[in-house]
Amino acid sequence: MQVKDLDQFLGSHFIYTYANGWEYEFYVKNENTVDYRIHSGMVGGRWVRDQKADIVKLTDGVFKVTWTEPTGTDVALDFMPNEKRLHGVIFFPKWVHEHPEITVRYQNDFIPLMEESREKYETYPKYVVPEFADITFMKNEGINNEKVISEAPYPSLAEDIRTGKKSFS
Ligand SMILES: C=Cc1ccc(O)cc1
Repeated sequence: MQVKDLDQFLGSHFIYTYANGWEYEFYVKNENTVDYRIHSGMVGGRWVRDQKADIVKLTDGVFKVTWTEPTGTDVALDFMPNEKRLHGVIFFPKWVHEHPEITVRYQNDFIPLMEESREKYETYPKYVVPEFADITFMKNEGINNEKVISEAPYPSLAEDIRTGKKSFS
């Protein structure tokens, strides 16, 4: 099914691989909230629920999601689900590039640690990562489905979702 309007985009669950090899999983939970898991890359193992974000339709079938995190990382994602593609730009503070392990956890349980770290360590120069990604899984799981992103990433999880071994309805 083609995705044209914002109401069809909300509830979308994606797995995608950036051109640099980093694999991410993303759930558009509702009109201003996203959940995600990072399967591989510089901060592979990190996962986050209930991140507030700005989510808009740019034109038919093209959606922009932007937010700023407790770590000080800023993110801008342009989803083109009908092309199974997206473009992401991640603006990492210097400290996340130098100490990624501090952020590799279930962030929701460690918000004070993120806020302390962003004060303690350096922000600039930022490490900017602009990449296209190929979408390898896409399903609308409905709005506010708390089952979608509800456990830490593990090695077979992305493939288990793609093959249907793991599902969330
Ligand atoms: C830093 C978070 C983040 C989440 C999804 C994505 O595609 C890029 C960055």
